Amino acid sequence: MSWEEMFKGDFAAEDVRAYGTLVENLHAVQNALAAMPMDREAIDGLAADLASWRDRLEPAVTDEQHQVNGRVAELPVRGHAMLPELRVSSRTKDRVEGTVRFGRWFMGGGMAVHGGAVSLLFDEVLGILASLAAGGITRTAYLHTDYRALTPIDTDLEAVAWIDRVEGRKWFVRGEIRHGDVVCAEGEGLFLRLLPEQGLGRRTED
Ligand SMILES: CCCCCCCCCCCC(=O)SCCNC(=O)CCNC(=O)[C@H](O)C(C)(C)COP(=O)(O)OP(=O)(O)OC[C@H]1O[C@@H](n2cnc3c(N)ncnc32)[C@H](O)[C@@H]1OP(=O)(O)O
Repeated sequence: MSWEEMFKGDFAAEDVRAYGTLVENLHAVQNALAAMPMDREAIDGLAADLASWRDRLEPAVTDEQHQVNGRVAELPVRGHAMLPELRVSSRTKDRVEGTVRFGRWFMGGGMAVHGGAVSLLFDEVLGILASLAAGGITRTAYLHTDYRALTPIDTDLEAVAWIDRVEGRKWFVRGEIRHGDVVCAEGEGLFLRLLPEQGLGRRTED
């Protein structure tokens, strides 16, 4: 599989829209679940419903080359249901900008985003820029996050990334997550452009 194929499946426009709706509904369920009170009747009912989802999905499990999740280039974050929905507003080889809104699902405490989810967002936004700048697939070698202020949930945040410097295959990328004038978090990552012998898109070794 080429790296373009890894991140971009060849899906019909109406199927793309349908998958976007599925992910949107899933995220709404996650956010509502994360905010639900103790309610045994609701819990038992939802558990049974989810078991039927599992029974429907598990027999159809396919390999990475044929999965939809994370390969729908037309959707935010390629339709990757695990990721916070970053909406990229501009992207060049020097800079990526976008907005993101973390729902209740991503709350750590105090109505603020879990620190791991902040790092997750940095891996994505810095990683998009590294791949664009390097013109091919990159892997995160390290990712450093400085938490400057609590990152609020349920509000629009700005996410930006820019290239700090390049040394051969090494792309040093920086970024910020901002709420208005407040810098909530700063990220810095090193991304390595993969060598041809490292495989195109083979991200994990068997
Ligand atoms: C358009 C949208 C598309 C879509 C865009 C999608 C965006 C999604 C982004 C998600 C990205 C990920 O999460 S990727 C998944 C998380 N990352 C991983 O699992 C990576 C696991 N690690 C590895 O695979 C490997 O260690 C690599 C590839 C990172 C590096 O291995 P390598 O290629 O063999 O390189 P190696 O020879 O070790 O090192 C090369 C140079 O880098 C330096 N180096 C290597 N690692 C480090 C390190 N941690 N800290 C400092 N320096 C390091 C070495 O000192 C050396 O420097 P010098 O002596 O040359 O100066």
